[in-house]
Amino acid sequence: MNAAPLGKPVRMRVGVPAVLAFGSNLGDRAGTIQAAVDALREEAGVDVRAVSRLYETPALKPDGIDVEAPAYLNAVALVRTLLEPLALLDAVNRVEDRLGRVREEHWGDRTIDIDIVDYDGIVSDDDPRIVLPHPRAHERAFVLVPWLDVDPDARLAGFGPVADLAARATDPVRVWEARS
Ligand SMILES: Nc1ncnc2c1ncn2[C@@H]1O[C@H](COP(=O)(O)OP(=O)(O)OP(=O)(O)O)[C@@H](O)[C@H]1O
Ligand SMILES: Nc1nc2c(c(=O)[nH]1)N=C(CO)CN2
Repeated sequence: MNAAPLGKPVRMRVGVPAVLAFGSNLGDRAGTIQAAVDALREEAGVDVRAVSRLYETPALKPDGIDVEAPAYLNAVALVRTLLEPLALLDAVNRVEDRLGRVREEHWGDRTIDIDIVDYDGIVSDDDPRIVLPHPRAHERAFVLVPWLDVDPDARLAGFGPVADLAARATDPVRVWEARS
């Protein structure tokens, strides 16, 4: 018999691996990222398997690092999903909307941003709504370093070992310790 014992959650054993990156630099940054992870756990077809530590990172703007802007907290989650890439994007957009994400300025300050860094190693730029892997993940320490936390052997499709990319990335990241 395959049924799970009564009272035990039924975990999704199929689906494909995907990597999600979270960023927040406004409001209760840690609380918002935690709320986003919790909300993703509620999305049908998304099973959150691992979540990195939180990293504090200066805001990267189109012209470089902006030390005047509020610093970000960043984290990465490994998920398995039954959703196709666009349906997964819809799910993360729903979570962003629920948490009050407003899109204004390009790379502007935000309460929450969730990017699909990798979806089953797919490389695709045919669809304007989703580019895989995320087109800037390979150069962002604020994505690569938290990813290594949860998968030290990770590889980024088309780029190779994440550890090598992280060693080359120049934006500063440091583990964030909640102040009590
Ligand atoms: N891999 C991806 N993950 C998330 N969004 C993506 C991806 N590829 C393309 N997009 C598109 O990017 C849009 C978000 O663009 P936006 O200008 O908000 O980017 P950003 O989050 O500010 O910057 P960045 O993409 O550099 O992190 C989404 O509406 C989505 O359609
Ligand atoms: N440090 C940091 N800078 C950013 C981030 C981010 O998550 N962390 N996200 C951006 C656009 O998504 C733009 N700049």
